Amino acid sequence: MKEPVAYLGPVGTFTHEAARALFPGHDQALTPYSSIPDVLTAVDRGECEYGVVPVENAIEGSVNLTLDWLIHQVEVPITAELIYPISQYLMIHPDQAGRPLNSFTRILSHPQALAQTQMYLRKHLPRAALSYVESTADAALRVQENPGEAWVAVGTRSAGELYGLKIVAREIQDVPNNFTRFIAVGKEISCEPGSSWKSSLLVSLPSDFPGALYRVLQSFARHGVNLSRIESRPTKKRLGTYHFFIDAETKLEHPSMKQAIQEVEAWQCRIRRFGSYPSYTFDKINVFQPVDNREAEAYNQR
Ligand SMILES: O=C(O)C(=O)Cc1ccccc1
Repeated sequence: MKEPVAYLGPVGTFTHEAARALFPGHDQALTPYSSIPDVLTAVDRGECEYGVVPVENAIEGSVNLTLDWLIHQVEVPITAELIYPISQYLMIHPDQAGRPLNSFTRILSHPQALAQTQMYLRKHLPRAALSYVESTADAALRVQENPGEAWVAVGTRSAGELYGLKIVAREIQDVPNNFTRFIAVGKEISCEPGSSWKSSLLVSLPSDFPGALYRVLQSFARHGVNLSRIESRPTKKRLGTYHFFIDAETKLEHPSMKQAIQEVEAWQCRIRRFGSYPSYTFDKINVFQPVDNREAEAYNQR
């Protein structure tokens, strides 16, 4: 048995798909947890060697729950990232087939999935209430368990199939290029040759002096370190104070990165290193069989 990989479950989440792509051949070892904090805690406590969680979406931005747990609650290194395409499907219980879409009363999903499909949902299900659950597959499971309710779930095609739901619309995200960045945390994982590398850091300013953040950014710029992301998160100590979560396209052990960090630390900033890791994009988009959409389209046109 391979070492366990914790992921945001149950089976059929986007994170499950990302974990399968990051850990091919580990299907038996993939272990569902019911929330992002549970995944990160399992790795932090050593219950699982690896974990996979979402960290950023192209439409909705950061998954703050992931960032805040990485910053405040656990001490786990980031070991890989995967940029994975997201297609959202609208699913109902088969017992509800035939009911017009605009008469469904409740839409269940993960907050990110509901945000990514808000325009579609406002147009097609204007009277339905939104129900936020821990994951898209959790939503599908709840719809399966409540055949008598006029509920819909938004999530993966695989969840629709696993939980025996009827897919009534596909690709309902509001913009076409919907990608999510997932990270693996925990033990180092073997990487494919030729991968591009990234590093993640948390920079905390000593106090709010004029130009503090400018000094930090200037140090990276001066040493030719390209930053690909900077995200501020509240310190949770005082209103208006922040940690800066920074991704760079240079390894931590590279001399230019070391110099930049040294300079930032000389400004009395605290730096926490989350590690350097390979960055993958998922280009085998059709690895999961494409759904036959004719039925769904016909349904939508009624
Ligand atoms: O709920 C899921 O399926 C997840 O893995 C979280 C998520 C939700 C929406 C887009 C990407 C990841």
